[in-house]
Amino acid sequence: MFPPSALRPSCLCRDIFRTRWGSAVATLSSNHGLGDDFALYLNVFDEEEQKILLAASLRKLDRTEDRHHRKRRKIFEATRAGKLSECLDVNGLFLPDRYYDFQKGHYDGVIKNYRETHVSTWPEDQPRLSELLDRLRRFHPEEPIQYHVLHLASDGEIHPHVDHLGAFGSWIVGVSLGADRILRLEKEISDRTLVHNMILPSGSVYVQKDSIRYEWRHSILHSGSVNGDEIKGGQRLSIMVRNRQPTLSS
Ligand SMILES: O=C(O)CCC(=O)C(=O)O
Ligand SMILES: [Fe+2]
Repeated sequence: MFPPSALRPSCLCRDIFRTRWGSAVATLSSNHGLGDDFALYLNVFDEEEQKILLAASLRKLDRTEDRHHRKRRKIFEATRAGKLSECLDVNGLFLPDRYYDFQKGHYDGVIKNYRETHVSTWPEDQPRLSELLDRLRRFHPEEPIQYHVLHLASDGEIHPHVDHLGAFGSWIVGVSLGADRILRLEKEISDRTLVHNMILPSGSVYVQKDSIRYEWRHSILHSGSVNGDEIKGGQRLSIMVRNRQPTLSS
């Protein structure tokens, strides 16, 4: 059981989330007036845990790149002072942008300056990783899932979209690691657009399902401000968990 005492509740905390989506997994920070189909949980993973998740995700991504980039990174890592494991701050695990082979644009133009990969198996040499993935599982129903790791460059961003309707089911869970970025949810009603902006701090988890997943577009902004807090880009990696679209049986 995830001990509530391990959480550092934000001033927005008001409840413990107890639904079929998980029991007492974390403090519900806010649903931003979006009803039960959206929730953002702060401080689900502490700094040490964020580093474990981020290091494992970066390793999966690094393996997808060509020898040239891998070699350049190895030389840089060998010459930089201190070991990665000694970085105090989770952001210290990212190398400068030029050491990654970020893609300029997604095939449909939605994502800009990013690397991504699907993850079917996680590294097994990090003993705490499975405990953290177990914690993440409490945020969604037990169903066949797919992990997707998405690394945005410092100037990367994701334009408004609805996730692929044919490929994925009715919920999406996202872990944010690294730089704070803004999640924007928007929806057209008659002649106006409803917009919700919120900051996704490192170590937080958000859940969008049903009406929010299908009727609202989501985007990750490069910069902006929310309630006076300025966001100015920076590398961010998300671990996205999705359920597969059930195949239609005849
Ligand atoms: O990184 C995120 O939090 C969202 C990613 C996303 O929207 C996507 O991969 O479709
Ligand atoms: Fe998406």
